[in-house]
Amino acid sequence: MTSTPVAVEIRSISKQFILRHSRSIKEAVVWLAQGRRKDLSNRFHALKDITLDIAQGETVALLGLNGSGKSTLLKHISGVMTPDEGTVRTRGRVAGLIEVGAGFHPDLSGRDNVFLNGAILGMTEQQLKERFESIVEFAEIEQFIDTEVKFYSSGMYLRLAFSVAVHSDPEVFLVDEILAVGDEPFQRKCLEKIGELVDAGQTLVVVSHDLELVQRVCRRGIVLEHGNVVFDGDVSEAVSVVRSR
Ligand SMILES: Nc1ncnc2c1ncn2[C@@H]1O[C@H](COP(=O)(O)OP(=O)(O)OP(=O)(O)O)[C@@H](O)[C@H]1O
Repeated sequence: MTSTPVAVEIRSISKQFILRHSRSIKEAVVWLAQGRRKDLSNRFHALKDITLDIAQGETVALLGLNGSGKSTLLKHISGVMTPDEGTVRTRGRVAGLIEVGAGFHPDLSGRDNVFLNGAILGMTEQQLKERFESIVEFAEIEQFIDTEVKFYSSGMYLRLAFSVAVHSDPEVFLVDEILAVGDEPFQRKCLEKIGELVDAGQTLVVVSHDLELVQRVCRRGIVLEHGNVVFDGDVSEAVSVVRSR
């Protein structure tokens, strides 16, 4: 018997952030007088001891209220953040849309950014040359391809970034809420493209508050609350859990 290979393996990851507070001079003097015993900054756990596997070809939605840790978890899967404890392992090429404009250089043109971003995502120069026209065509920004991207609207950034990412043949595709900045026709086009990737067996991990959309796109739902996984199972049950909070 062969089991489906694991695309993302997350083992006991924790991530803390430091909350800085501005203190009054009086508080600082008391702190010094007490021998600097208490830390003046507060730490809090954005992710607490999370362990999960995502199998190749699975479609997963990360759900939860604002600040529950969804984007932080997605950033750990993409590798832009590393955990304080635990490990994240991914199989194959990971690409996606985490933040609008991430991986783009503002002073370079759209054309140069396709090559820069494509190289970051692991495409060779030859592959980029072959796919360039298709990337620009999908993004529908031919007219602006030689404009510096600092003059792009957020929707134009999204179009180009999404197009480069899907053309990089990722095994694991990550999408944070940012599809929301695309206009309706482009969102529809992105969803169709995501459907094609999924049909081709690619793994999808989505962060979204659009509970109708995630039920259409994903089968599994993971609900986070204060950095903990509180539900992991069928997406419609996960949506009910979120709605009950
Ligand atoms: N780089 C950072 N430095 C400090 N705190 C951070 C950082 N990134 C995230 N946080 C904090 O970690 C917590 C979880 O944030 P995260 O963005 O993962 O939440 P989320 O579930 O995606 O929320 P939302 O639905 O609002 O997008 C929040 O309290 C946030 O302020």
